[in-house]
Amino acid sequence: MKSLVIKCGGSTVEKLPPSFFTELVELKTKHYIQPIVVHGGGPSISNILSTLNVETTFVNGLRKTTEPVLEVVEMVLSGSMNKHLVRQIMKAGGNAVGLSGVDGKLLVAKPISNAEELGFVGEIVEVNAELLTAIMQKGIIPIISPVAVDTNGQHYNVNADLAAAAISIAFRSPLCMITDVDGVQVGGSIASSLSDLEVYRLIEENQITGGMIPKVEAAVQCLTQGVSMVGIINGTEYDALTSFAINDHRFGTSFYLEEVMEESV
Ligand SMILES: Nc1ncnc2c1ncn2[C@@H]1O[C@H](COP(=O)(O)OP(=O)(O)O)[C@@H](O)[C@H]1O
Ligand SMILES: CC(=O)N[C@@H](CCC(=O)OP(=O)(O)O)C(=O)O
Repeated sequence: MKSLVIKCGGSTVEKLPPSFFTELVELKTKHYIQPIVVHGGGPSISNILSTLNVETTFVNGLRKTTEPVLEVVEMVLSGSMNKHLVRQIMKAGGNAVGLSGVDGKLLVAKPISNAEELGFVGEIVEVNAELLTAIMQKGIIPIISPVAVDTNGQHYNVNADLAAAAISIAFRSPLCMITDVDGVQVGGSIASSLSDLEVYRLIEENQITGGMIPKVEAAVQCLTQGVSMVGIINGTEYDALTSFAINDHRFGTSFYLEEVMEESV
């Protein structure tokens, strides 16, 4: 069965309508596409940190993660967010197992290259695809929170878009990022498609900022590593998920690699 990695952003997880989860479950039952769900939870983490009076800052869309911040990240992502999604899938008639990247060494990480600045933020080096395959073979939808572990048992906070990209690359399966906007906005309207080169230019020009940066970076990572289809859609839009899965490109922004034409000498 073909698989599809669906990344649910924290901006929208709790706003997704029941119809979204029905579409998700029907991917499997009607379209024979196996969903693998990865989720974020950025706004909830920030809310709890602010209640606890712990300051939180971001560098290019990634959260600086000290030890107390990591504790809250793990509590929110692997706890309430993860179980919320498990329940929603069950209400829609599907069966789901929630697990974090730490469980079964599902996501093995190393410190990100600028760890002096970001703290316990990780970069995925290995995905336990066998574990996910075993869960899916039982007819169960995996719901994954992006907390990862290294070989010494240290935990890391991983941006959910980048965790989803790593899983998508491991399975060579398309990636659909669900967020609270209709796609990538460029000059007042939503771009229906963007190339890797356009993405880099838009970041330079500050037209793509904040949480949209890891999303477009995840998209380019996937495409350069053999994933054929990556998109960003609004999860509250009826039919957008199904439309992406069956490749009719009616919603959101999709991405492609621009051919670099060699200059003839
Ligand atoms: N060019 C852009 N087009 C659309 N959204 C953008 C753009 N640049 C920055 N953003 C911001 O990125 C946000 C989505 O990222 P984020 O809040 O991290 O979402 P999620 O929690 O779904 O991962 C949008 O709500 C918007 O505020
Ligand atoms: C390193 C890093 O930034 N981790 C993210 C993990 C959650 C996430 O990615 O949530 P969204 O999908 O809502 O953005 C964070 O701490 O917010």
